[in-house]
Amino acid sequence: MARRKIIAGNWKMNMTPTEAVELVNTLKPLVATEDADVVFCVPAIDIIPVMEAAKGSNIEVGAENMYYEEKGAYTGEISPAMLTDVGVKYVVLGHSERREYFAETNETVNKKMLKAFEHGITPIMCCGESLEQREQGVTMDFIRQQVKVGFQNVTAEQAKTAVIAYEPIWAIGTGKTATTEQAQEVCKDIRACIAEIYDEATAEAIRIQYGGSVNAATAPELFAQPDIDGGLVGGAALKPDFGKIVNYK
Ligand SMILES: O=C(CO)COP(=O)(O)O
Repeated sequence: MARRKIIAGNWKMNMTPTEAVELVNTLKPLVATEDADVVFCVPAIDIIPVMEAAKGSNIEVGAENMYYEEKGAYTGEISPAMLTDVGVKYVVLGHSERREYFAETNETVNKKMLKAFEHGITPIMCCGESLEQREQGVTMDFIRQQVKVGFQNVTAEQAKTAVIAYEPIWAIGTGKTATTEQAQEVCKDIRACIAEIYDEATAEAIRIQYGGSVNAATAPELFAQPDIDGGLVGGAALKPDFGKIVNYK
C-alpha cells in the first residue's frame, strides 16, 4: 500500500492574521494538488482567518501546539476542544523549539499525543538529534527514546494515523539540509522502531516526514525516498516556493 504524501508548513511565530490571509491567498493556487495532503500549521490566532481564507481549497489547517488538559486555570494555553471546535485536524507536537525554549519533555509530548488522539486530531510528532549527538554517534538512541516515550499508551490503530517529523536540529533554519541518505536512513530507522513497538502493518501505515531547510531544490530527491512521506517545512513555507515543494514531482 502506497502511503499518501503529507507536506506541511510550520509557520512558527511569523505572520500576523492580516499577513496570514495575504499569504494564503498567494499560496492557494500554487499548492493545489490531488497527490498529497497539504497542511498549514499556523499560530493559534491565525487559525480562524486562515481557515476562512483557505475555504474551498485543498489546504488543511493545523496548530503548532496544544495543551494536554481539557480546560481550566492554564493561562495562555489552547485546549484540544478549542482546536476541534473550529475544525483543526492536525497539531505539531514536540517541535525542538518547544523542547528547547518551553521545556517540553518526552513525557509532556506523550500526554499531548494521547489528548490529540482522544479528540481526533492527527499529531505531527517531531523528533531529531542535535549536532553534538550526531557527532557522538547517539542519533538513533536519542530518537528511539523520543519515539518510544512519545507513543506510550498510543494504540496501534491510533499510531497508524499519526505523522512523525524527523527534524535534525542542526538542519533547522540553518540552510543545511540533511543529505538525502542521512534523512532516509533515520526515517527508515524510525519506521523500524515503530515496527518494534507495534507491528509491520503499523510501521507501513505511519507517515514520516523530513524537516530541516527543505526547499524547492532539495524536496524532489528527499520526497522520493522510500521512507520519507513528505516534509515539515519552515522558512520556505512562507514563500511562493512552497507551491514548488508541494508540487515537487
Ligand atoms: O523546523 C522546521 C519545520 O518544523 C524546519 O524549519 P526550516 O525549514 O526553516 O529549516
